[in-house]
Amino acid sequence: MRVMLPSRPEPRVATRHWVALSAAVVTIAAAPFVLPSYPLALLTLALAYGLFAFGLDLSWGRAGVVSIGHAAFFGIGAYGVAIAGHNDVPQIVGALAALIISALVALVVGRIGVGPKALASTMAVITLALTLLAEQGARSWLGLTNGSNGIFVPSSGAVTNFYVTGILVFVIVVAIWLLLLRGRFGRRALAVRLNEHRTEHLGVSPMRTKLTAFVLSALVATAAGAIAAPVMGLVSPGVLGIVMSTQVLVWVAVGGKGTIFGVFFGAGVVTIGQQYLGDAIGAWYLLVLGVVFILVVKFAPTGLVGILSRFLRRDVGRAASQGAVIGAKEAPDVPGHIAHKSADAIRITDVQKSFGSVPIINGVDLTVARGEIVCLIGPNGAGKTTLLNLIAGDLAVTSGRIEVLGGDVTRWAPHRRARLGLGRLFQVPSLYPDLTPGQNMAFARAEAFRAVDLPEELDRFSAMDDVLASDLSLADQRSLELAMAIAWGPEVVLLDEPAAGLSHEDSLQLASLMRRINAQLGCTLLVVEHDMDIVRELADRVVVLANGRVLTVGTMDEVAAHDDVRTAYLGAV
Ligand SMILES: Nc1ncnc2c1ncn2[C@@H]1O[C@H](COP(=O)(O)OP(=O)(O)OP(=O)(O)O)[C@@H](O)[C@H]1O
Repeated sequence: MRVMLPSRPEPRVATRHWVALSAAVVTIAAAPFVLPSYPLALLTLALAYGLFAFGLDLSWGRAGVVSIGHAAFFGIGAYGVAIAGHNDVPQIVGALAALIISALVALVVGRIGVGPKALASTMAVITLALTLLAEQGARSWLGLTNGSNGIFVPSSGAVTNFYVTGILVFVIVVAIWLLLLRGRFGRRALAVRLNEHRTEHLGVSPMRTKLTAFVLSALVATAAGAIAAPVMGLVSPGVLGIVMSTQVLVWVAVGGKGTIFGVFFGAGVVTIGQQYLGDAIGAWYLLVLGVVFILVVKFAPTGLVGILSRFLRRDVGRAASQGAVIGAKEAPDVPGHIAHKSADAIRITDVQKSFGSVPIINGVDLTVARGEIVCLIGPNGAGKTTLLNLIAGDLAVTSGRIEVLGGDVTRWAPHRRARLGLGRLFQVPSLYPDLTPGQNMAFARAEAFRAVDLPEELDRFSAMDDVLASDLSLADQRSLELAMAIAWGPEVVLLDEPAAGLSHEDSLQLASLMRRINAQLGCTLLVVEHDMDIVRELADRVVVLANGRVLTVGTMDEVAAHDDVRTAYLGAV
């Protein structure tokens, strides 16, 4: 099925990039003809460092995956070329071998660092361990690396050759990146960095996106190391180590994460600064570097280029989109949820959930038919939100079975469940707060699998590009979350207290809107709600949950008349 693509013009970031890139290429193409060997070698080294910083930024600046030990990959590239040269093997063979090794290491490290069981800090810790291990390994493996003495890289040609190779690799890498940035990958990396949870519930795997970013980033760092090795002349364990890893973090942070020119600018400014500072204050420059890093992270998290661009750009959404095209240009992925034949949208069988030894959901059986609106009510702490989390995959069941649209999803990750056509709204609206409402909508539509004609009160957000989503009122943020979820084209939507914080009148309007969404778009709705007027207005059936068990199921009047319900819940209303 075709997706209605947003017609809103995208920021013309690519044109600017291409023009600036061409100007830069022309300028540096003239360098070999005007510069003597030494400055040309320095320029090549600066280019390699810039590329190294750019590599780290692919992971950290774009997908939010911080690597504390990226020099390990830079060093693998440098050692690959050095070891090959030392053993009379063509350096290009050493570079290619290094790329393969780096890809494998990055896959393993990345899988652990951003895998399902990873904490936010796991990646930082494991990459720190990697750089420490790599440096120590290079010191100890005398036969291969010549230990702390390092390996002299035999000079295989004039400096001009290194320079031209560096420029070629640089142009290829940046061109590939610009193409990726403006496609599906760039859009998803941005979305994952801005709100991983929301992105997951729009059917995108955060792990796959982050892992791809990390492996690409490792490959670029390796290529940078391979370019740098012949110019450095001596490759020693320091190139893999923690000091080098820290320096590249500073380059990226000072220049500005997520901006191509920022990272090259940062690499240039800090490298040149280091030359002068290093001469003047010796090893103390590392201390200065550390202080600069802390100050930048604390007071200027967008770096120098981020500060500049805030003054230059008036379009509020452009800064956050970082050149990514948020509306899809490519044909959409079409998940297979349309093919499901089950008459049930949701079927839960004997589901139990305990937190530690405390049982919260105690053997729930529940069926929601396709096209139904079911309201889930119950006293505070009954387990309603927990049940929605179990259905959506945010929590794993302790035992039991969950089916969505006929598929057994009990062990599935949230993004796989979403791709069956399962939408999710949260008690606290989950949006891309740094993007405009129009960009939020464009992202949901870019990931959609069917075209949806939204009701006017929801479609108004599509053209709202003069504020950020975070600036909207709570009521509008709730509506925007609903608009995104529906524009995405789900068959089943889980809503957690959608009317919380709304006035009585607004709540009833919301109930009427949800009825229309159900009738006109055929969406099945499972709604957790406390407001009994809304429940009465909305529900085809009401399920009452108390102490993690289904107490009764029926119409609002039936459950209201039920003695146990009156005792457990309604009696208190
Ligand atoms: N991650 C968790 N770890 C430990 N206990 C939890 C966790 N999540 C929920 N609980 C507990 O499970 C119980 C049910 O919580 P839940 O949020 O599902 O209730 P609810 O019916 O949605 O309540 P409310 O109407 O107040 O939102 C509560 O006692 C809560 O403290």
